[in-house]
Amino acid sequence: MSSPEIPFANYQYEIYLRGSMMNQRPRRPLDWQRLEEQAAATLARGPWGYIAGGAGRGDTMRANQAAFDRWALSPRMLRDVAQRSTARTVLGTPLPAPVLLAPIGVQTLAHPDGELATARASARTGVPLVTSSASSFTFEEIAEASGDTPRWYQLYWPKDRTIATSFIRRAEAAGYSALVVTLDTWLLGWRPMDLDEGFLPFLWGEGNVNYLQDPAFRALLAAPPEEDMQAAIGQFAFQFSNPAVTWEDLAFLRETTELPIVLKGILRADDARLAAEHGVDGVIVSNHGGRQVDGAIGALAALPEVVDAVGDRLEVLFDSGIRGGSDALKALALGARAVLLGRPYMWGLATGGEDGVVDVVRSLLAELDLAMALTGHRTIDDVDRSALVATP
Ligand SMILES: Cc1cc2nc3c(=O)[nH]c(=O)nc-3n(C[C@H](O)[C@H](O)[C@H](O)COP(=O)(O)O)c2cc1C
Ligand SMILES: CC(C)CC(=O)C(=O)O
Repeated sequence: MSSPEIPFANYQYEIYLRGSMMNQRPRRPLDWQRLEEQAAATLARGPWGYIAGGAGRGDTMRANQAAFDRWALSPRMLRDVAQRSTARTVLGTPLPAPVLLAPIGVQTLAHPDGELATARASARTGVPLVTSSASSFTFEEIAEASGDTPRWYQLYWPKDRTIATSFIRRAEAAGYSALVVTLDTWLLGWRPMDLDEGFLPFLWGEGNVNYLQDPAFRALLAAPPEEDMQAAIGQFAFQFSNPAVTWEDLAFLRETTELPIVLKGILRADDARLAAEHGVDGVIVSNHGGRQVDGAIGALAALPEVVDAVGDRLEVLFDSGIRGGSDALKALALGARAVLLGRPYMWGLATGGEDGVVDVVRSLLAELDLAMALTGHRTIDDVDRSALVATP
């Protein structure tokens, strides 16, 4: 779609032109707060609670927002930003902007086309998606729908290594170019909104398709799922996660694949150093959008110490709380190589399927381009901590 020669910011002129020449308004709010309200009104209580909810009292979710408030952008003037580009190479892959779509499971909760709609939006915008192990379509179907746009694969590391190996091989064969290993969800956080509804969509719902069809998983069953679904789901629930994993186990992943490995859920400098010592290629500073540990550090507050500890050895990415282009720019200024967008693209998916995700992604890219330019930067690589001041 947009190339560096056609700045993403031009999206706003398209919208103004449609409004003034054709009296056409955008299909859904570009104001994300209103979009979120519309998504909440579109979805039933269970799915909405699952997407929106956080752990415990929601303190970590609030801390994520508060951490952005602690930094303000400090714009520079008269720096010729006529020619500019948001492009950046992330883990060896050239991207139109340092932005990816975070792994989100069971997306059919938001829209019947689920991850296929997200993947098509990824194909249309050039912004990669990270496919979750708990996706509601197969890794292969999602890969096909994402076309030529690069894609990454997120592993929820199962107990049985033959299943983990099978998932990795399937991801490699389907053209995923990095392996994201999520570290913060070996156990599900205490999530009152889901508990109040008794709603756990991925175990019994469509989030198990990648297990039920996997040859290594099926080899562990006494009878195929088509004959004994209850036993298959029991085995899936048992296999899904392995809270006993330690740093030493990473050697298995390193030996199993040559894909770059990225650890998701790092919040401390010492863990980041351990990640570097264990031969991974990147980390994602993230607290899972406040869905796991309540009362935890806001993810952005943890970013500088992780960048200072390992930024010269690993690519440090960031998610948890990105709600617009200025948030993305703040994380990039603090040293994130790229950011991952989470819940907001689910609001687009819920309200408009594929087109809804495209609109959310285009508005983020436009706002990031504008934030970069209006603060006096021509490229993302020009952006550093001097773009920020701490707020009193
Ligand atoms: C509904 C939902 C499902 C998620 N599923 C996954 C998942 O399957 N794997 C994973 O690593 N992270 C998952 N996450 C976490 C996201 O990847 C990301 O860390 C989080 O959404 C960032 O917070 P934010 O959305 O508030 O910005 C999920 C998040 C949400 C909201
Ligand atoms: C446990 C998963 C299947 C999904 C997830 O990561 C989440 O709900 O936060």
